[in-house]
Amino acid sequence: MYLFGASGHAKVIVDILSSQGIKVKAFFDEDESKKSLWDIPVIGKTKDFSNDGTDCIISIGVNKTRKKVVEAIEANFGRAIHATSVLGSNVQIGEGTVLMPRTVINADTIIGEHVIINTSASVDHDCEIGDFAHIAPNVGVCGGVSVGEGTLIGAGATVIPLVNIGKWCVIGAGAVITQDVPDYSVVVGNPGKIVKSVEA
Ligand SMILES: CC(=O)SCCNC(=O)CCNC(=O)[C@H](O)C(C)(C)COP(=O)(O)OP(=O)(O)OC[C@H]1O[C@@H](n2cnc3c(N)ncnc32)[C@H](O)[C@@H]1OP(=O)(O)O
Repeated sequence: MYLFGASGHAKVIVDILSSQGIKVKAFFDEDESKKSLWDIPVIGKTKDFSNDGTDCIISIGVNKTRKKVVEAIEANFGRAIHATSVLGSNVQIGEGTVLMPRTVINADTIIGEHVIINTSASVDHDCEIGDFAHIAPNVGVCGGVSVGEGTLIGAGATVIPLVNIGKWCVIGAGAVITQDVPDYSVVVGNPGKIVKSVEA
């Protein structure tokens, strides 16, 4: 596997992969001062990558940046799914997506491409999580919820059933989302209120 982004987020992905016997051969990172992460070398920037058939994961936590890198390369994308993740019936997990330890994805839920489901988050039945979204640690997404492309649901937030959250939103840590959220909204609090917009 090659990883793009030799960051803290990448460390968790390396751990997941190595627990499954998958070796990370190298990183690509835009920061020239980074020469390695642990014993894994950084061998260049995104522009230096050429597809040799090795699976890749974009190990960058910022959703917009993850999308930019995906759009900049021609690559085969893998997945990193920790052994403690619980997946229900008919769950779909898109390419490039990572499921951190103790995540739960329940029946008939579709997780898009290059999504992060972070530590101990749960996404319940019949949900749809858009590409490049990030469901942060300890989030609880109830049944029948949709989350748009690129949206961050901050740590410990709760989304009640059947709510639709738009694309490129930021849901603050600990928020409780009780109604639909329009695209590009920043929402905080319980009950969640829109406080500003994310620049498109
Ligand atoms: C493994 C990992 O680490 S995964 C990381 C996952 N990331 C997260 O969970 C982070 C989620 N981000 C947040 O909660 C942020 O605080 C945001 C995006 C909601 C707001 O960030 P910013 O735009 O920088 O706003 P800022 O920090 O200036 O706060 C603006 C106001 O909102 C309040 N506020 C900020 N975050 C929250 C929150 N989560 N809940 C309630 N109020 C909040 C601030 O107290 C401040 O209030 P004031 O104007 O009365 O002083």
